[in-house]
Amino acid sequence: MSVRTQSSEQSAEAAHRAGFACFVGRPNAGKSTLTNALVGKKVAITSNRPQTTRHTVRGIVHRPEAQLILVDTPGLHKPRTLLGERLNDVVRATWAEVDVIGFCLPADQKIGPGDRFIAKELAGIKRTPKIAIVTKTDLVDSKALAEQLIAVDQMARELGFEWQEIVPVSAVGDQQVALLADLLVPLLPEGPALYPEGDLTDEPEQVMVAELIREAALEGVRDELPHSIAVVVEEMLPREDRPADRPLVDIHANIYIERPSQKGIIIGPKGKRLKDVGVKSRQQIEALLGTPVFLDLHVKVAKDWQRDPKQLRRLGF
Ligand SMILES: Nc1nc2c(ncn2[C@@H]2O[C@H](COP(=O)(O)OP(=O)(O)OP(=O)(O)O)[C@@H](O)[C@H]2O)c(=O)[nH]1
Repeated sequence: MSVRTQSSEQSAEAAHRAGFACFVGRPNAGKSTLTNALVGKKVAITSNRPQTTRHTVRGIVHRPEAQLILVDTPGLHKPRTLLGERLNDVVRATWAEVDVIGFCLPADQKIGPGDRFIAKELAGIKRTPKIAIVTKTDLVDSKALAEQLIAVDQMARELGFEWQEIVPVSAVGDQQVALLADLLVPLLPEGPALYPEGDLTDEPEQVMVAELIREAALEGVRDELPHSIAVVVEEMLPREDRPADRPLVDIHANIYIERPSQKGIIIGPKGKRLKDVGVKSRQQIEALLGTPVFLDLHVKVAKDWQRDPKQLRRLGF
């Protein structure tokens, strides 16, 4: 008996899982809200790109037994041109790379041609497990929900595949969100955590560092630059192999501006302004963190940030 208990404990330890999931679905299906609900307050939502994939990490769910990394993949479109078809090839390739796909369908809307188009594409992704997530269940009564669950099941059958699970959730009402995570985790491959917990969960510190850089970057050019200059700390890690009494923190941050013409303002003649921004904010960051800092700043044009109100909100606008 005790041997069995011990061995089952050991296997529980060995079976740590880590991997990537992506939510797909039509616009407004509730993908972002669900991501936020799953990730909760524990973790930063980031724009970091892991080197292993081409996806943008939206959030990471840390659990003692697993690390679930939620990534964005590009949207799938009805191809009208050769280019459109090639882009869809890219989407399919990225779908095939993740460990599990969650297809979000709102409970309060009948399945439409757009949903069927995505489902048909999913049918062609044979190896990746697919979960159907019926979102916004708080908006419908139980009869309508039951009908939607049946319709979702039926749609897959007609296309020749089966959902690994069909999960009704309400991200807003916090119904079954934890259950969804419970169902996603076993579909991830066994393996150690891919991200150290501290890296991405330490949002307040990273946000404050970003804010100090933004302040320094805006100093003296407030009138020339609109509000929409954003700073994102991409990475903040203690440098390895440093003596305990001489730590150093490496910080890589991007300063985003709206237009290419603003680049010159931030960088200044021969890069002098950017250098000043670095020196000035580094001093303040060192005071905040209490350790010496190596600060690596890059200036990037951020057309996409601007067009995406959600991203901008995330950056504090
Ligand atoms: N009542 C209710 N509303 C929800 C729920 N989840 C999302 N919504 C709302 O549905 C709308 C769309 O949600 P998003 O999470 O932005 O949807 P999305 O799929 O990420 O949308 P895109 O970014 O356009 O692809 C928002 O107004 C949300 O507040 C839910 O569980 N219940």
